[in-house]
Amino acid sequence: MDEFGLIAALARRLPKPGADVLLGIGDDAAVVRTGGAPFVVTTDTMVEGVHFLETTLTDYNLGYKSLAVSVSDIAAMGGQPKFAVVSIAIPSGWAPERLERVYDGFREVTERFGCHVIGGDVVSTSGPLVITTTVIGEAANPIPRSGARPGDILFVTGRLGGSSAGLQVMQEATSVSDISKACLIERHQRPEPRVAIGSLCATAGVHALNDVSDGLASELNEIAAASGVRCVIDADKLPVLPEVVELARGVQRDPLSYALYGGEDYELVGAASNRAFATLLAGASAMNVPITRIGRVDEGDGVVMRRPDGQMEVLDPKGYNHFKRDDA
Ligand SMILES: Nc1ncnc2c1ncn2[C@@H]1O[C@H](COP(=O)(O)OP(=O)(O)O)[C@@H](O)[C@H]1O
Ligand SMILES: Cc1ncc(C[n+]2csc(CCOP(=O)(O)OP(=O)(O)O)c2C)c(N)n1
Ligand SMILES: [Mg+2]
Ligand SMILES: [Mg+2]
Ligand SMILES: [Mg+2]
Repeated sequence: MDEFGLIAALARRLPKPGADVLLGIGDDAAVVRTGGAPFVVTTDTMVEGVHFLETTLTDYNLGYKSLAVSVSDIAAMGGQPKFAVVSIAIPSGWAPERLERVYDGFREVTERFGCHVIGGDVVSTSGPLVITTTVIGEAANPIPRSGARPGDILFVTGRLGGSSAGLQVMQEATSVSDISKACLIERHQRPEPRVAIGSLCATAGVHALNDVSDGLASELNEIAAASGVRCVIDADKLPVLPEVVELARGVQRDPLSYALYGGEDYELVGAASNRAFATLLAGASAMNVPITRIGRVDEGDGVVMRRPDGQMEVLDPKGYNHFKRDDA
């Protein structure tokens, strides 16, 4: 059973929540309401050996990234992060000074995104370091994965593929220039949660939104499945980071594979009407964040990509999947 099958099987064992849970298991964050405006809640875990190694992430950036990825899920709901709780399992060999660096990384996220750490838990472990971040945010108009409609424009923020390429250049000898290498490593270690763009999506009335943690193919499949639609994208429209193209040339890999299956880019991918897309484009240009139209929503199911020669390729959800690797 893969990760998503496991979650579905476990969720079936739980009672159905009441009307105060507006959106439960199955999106970037849950949407709940206890009287006033809805708020959004999300959690993520980072495990040494799975999500990072001492050689792939500095302690500071471990703090930065572990909180930033949960902030990204709040952004993917069109929400504003407000509070976080952080639980840490610390292996016996870890020096307290290293954890101080981790907290300096949290501090940067708090200062930049207004997400205050209000509590947590700390335990010792004989296993690897584990950090769990839970973030609560406000979302007046939460954006689900399930709202895409036939005729919508599919779009993505920023440039894709940099994170997995950054991991590769840290782990293998490659021919990329030092400057490109530094850029790719930055993309891996310091993802930029798109909070302002997520809010803009909410006010513009974007229909569906997801953040790219497992890879674009996986995230588009989630939108397609949740919305009951087909996503059709154009290969030559995908905004692959130029440094990824440089790396891919050297290692003779399709640059698109980094964008589609690499994951951890933490850009936003969504579906919007023509009108909402125009509002989004205007707002995003003022923020200096590229927004790229990558395709459209059709009736049907699944995700297909049109290659420049006209060939249509089905994109399976084979990005990062715990319990099942992408080459499985
Ligand atoms: N152990 C679990 N128990 C209940 N729900 C879970 C569990 N793990 C994940 N989920 C839910 O499944 C959905 C998908 O999770 P995930 O793929 O981690 O989301 P994302 O990629 O946006 O972080 C989310 O709604 C999440 O809250
Ligand atoms: C040492 C190391 N190996 C592999 C990866 C790649 N990797 C680990 S987890 C992951 C996907 C994202 O993490 P996940 O826990 O699935 O986050 P979520 O989808 O819940 O947001 C990727 C691409 C990495 N970051 N570091
Ligand atoms: Mg997500
Ligand atoms: Mg998650
Ligand atoms: Mg994942």
